[in-house]
Amino acid sequence: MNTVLSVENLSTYFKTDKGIAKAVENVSFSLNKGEMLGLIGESGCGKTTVAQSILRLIEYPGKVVSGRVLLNGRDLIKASEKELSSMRWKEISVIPQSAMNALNPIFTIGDQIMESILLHENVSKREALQRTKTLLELVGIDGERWRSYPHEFSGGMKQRVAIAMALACNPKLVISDESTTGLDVLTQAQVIALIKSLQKKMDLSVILISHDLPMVTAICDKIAIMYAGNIVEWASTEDILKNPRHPYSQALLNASPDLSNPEKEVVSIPGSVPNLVDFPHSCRFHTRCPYAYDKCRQENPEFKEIKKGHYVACFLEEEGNHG
Ligand SMILES: Nc1ncnc2c1ncn2[C@@H]1O[C@H](COP(=O)(O)OP(=O)(O)OP(=O)(O)O)[C@@H](O)[C@H]1O
Repeated sequence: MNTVLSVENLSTYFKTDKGIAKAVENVSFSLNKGEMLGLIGESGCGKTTVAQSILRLIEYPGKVVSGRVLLNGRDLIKASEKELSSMRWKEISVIPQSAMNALNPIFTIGDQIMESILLHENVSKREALQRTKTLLELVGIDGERWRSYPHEFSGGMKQRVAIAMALACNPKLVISDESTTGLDVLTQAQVIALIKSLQKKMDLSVILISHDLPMVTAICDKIAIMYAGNIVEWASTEDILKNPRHPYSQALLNASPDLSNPEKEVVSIPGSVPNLVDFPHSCRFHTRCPYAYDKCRQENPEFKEIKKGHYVACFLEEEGNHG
């Protein structure tokens, strides 16, 4: 397998008035060429912080305090600003949460897509325009609409334009951070289906950040489940669905509706996510875990491979207490 991205022991903290918020702690996962990984978890668990750390977009009061982010073997954490700007768009790009943030209302969408091509590649204006039209067609918009302004498009179409922009310089890795937020359910499904079809067509590696577990299980090859700044389980979608090992993964699956089984009882997870400020060195899920015992309150379990490609951070695995 060809590894495109490898995140190793990444920790990102934020300085706050009340102390240090350990927003991301010791996070590790990797992504192969042509693979789609769903990064999932409750609001505030650190998904966006992981994405921004990978992209080196963390700003004060935040800081990446340790770890490596290897993109095709190059460590982005150590890269210079010059190296980074040559890699952004061409090797790694983002489909943002809201197209409104990506598109400037006073320029045509064609000008904006062309600008990103011209800024990063040595091509003529004519070629950039041709590529812009092809990109628009690729995302299901008539190429001749390159002359339109953002306000002439619906929310779903603007999101398609944002996808076209993210693909403008043929990146190998695309991060989609809740890119369907604010769209109606039908349009969300269309945009997600578009991302999936482009990923297959272009053999892209995609990190899909979401809190929608049924959607992620429907389209991702692998899933990493985050809880309070840690990845607690990372495995193939099949393993996550058939054999979830971490009590939080099990609870999350029980808390999600299953479209293929409408009779399923949906059980919410009792308790709430802990405050990440000066968090003690214990399992972060122990306050909500039905199986927690003394060790879970005193130590944080290591993230370990329990079978090929299936990683879990839970003492129950070590003790062999699991079914
Ligand atoms: N600028 C900041 N200052 C202080 N703490 C921050 C800041 N940004 C993020 N955090 C901390 O990082 C944690 C993770 O936030 P993050 O936005 O990464 O979560 P998320 O899983 O992406 O949430 P959502 O699904 O709501 O977007 C927050 O709970 C908060 O403690």
